[in-house]
Amino acid sequence: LQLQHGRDARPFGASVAFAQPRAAGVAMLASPAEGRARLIDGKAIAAAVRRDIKASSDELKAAHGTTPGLAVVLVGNRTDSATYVRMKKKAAAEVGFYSVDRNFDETVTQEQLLATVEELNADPRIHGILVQLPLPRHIDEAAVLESIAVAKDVDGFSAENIGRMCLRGGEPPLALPCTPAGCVELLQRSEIQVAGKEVVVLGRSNIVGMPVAHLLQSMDATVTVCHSRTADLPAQVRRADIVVAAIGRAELVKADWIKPGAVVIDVGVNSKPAPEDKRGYKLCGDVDFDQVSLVAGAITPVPGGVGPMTIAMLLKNTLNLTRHSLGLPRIPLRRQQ
Ligand SMILES: Nc1nc(=O)c2c([nH]1)NC[C@@H]1CN(c3ccc(C(=O)N[C@@H](CCC(=O)O)C(=O)O)cc3)C=[N+]21
Repeated sequence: LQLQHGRDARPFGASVAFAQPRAAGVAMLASPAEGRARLIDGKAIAAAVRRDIKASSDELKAAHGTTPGLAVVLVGNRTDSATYVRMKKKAAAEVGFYSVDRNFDETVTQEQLLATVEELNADPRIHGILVQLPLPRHIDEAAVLESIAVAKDVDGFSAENIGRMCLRGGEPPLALPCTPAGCVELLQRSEIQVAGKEVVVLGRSNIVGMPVAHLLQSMDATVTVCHSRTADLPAQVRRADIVVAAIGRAELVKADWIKPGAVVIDVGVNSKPAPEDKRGYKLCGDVDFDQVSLVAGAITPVPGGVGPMTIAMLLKNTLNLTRHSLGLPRIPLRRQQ
């Protein structure tokens, strides 16, 4: 199982962050039936990241008189997008950032959006620009994203930042895509080693699957990317020491797809009917959490897993772009393993 990778492969060894440290992870691998997977608490880890960001931002303000500034562009009235944008603005306010929003009707033209991005590109109070996705179909999403100045590309979606992330050596990207960076930060703060591991990523989207695969590969994982045309998805997932599920299908990943002791990172945000809930639905991930947590070694919940980390990484990117604009070195986007 995971131990065949040798000295480095002790995913749960020596963790100080958890109440019951396990002896080098061996007990867990030897008897997966002993209990449930360790819960990777994204909500708590994100709160710790936000505390670090606030301290670092306060220091920057004191030393340089500069307040990090984030602009959020929202088009249309999708309730999910409105919720995410509200959470992002609240998180920015809580760490003391300046933030502005630009809201547009569904009928906005491409020219109007491009003009708004240009105005924000030129605004010295703004260090990060986020255009909430998805955009309406009549808008050329790629053209709008590429119009954001690379120095303000807080999502790390530009060809230049993605290219730098993929290339070995050379300049690192100014920002990493927030959800992939959040997945990595969760693994690192949970002391889960990545080097040498078999990682299977489900999904190849520009915003999650593709960048998270490259990021984990750059950390010396052996990465397989699966997608809608993959022949035998369960068989691929069964090989994985670490599974990253980002396909957008509610509870698709089942317990018998999971190698005992594997780490499961659930990026999915789906809703499922829940008559007992006052909204009539509840959030669920791409993973069948209740069953998979009986087999996995560690797992992220939905909600309370990757989602809060995505927002924490948005703040981290905003802070780093602010530092970059002042000629300061960035706070490391990820610690060395
Ligand atoms: N330009 C752009 N950048 C993005 O980063 C981006 C985007 N567009 N479009 C949509 C996706 C989705 N996304 C989420 C952020 C936070 C949670 C989150 O915090 N979720 C909470 C639950 C929230 C709830 O209760 O609805 C949780 O998982 O605990 C989820 C999803 C960012 N996205």
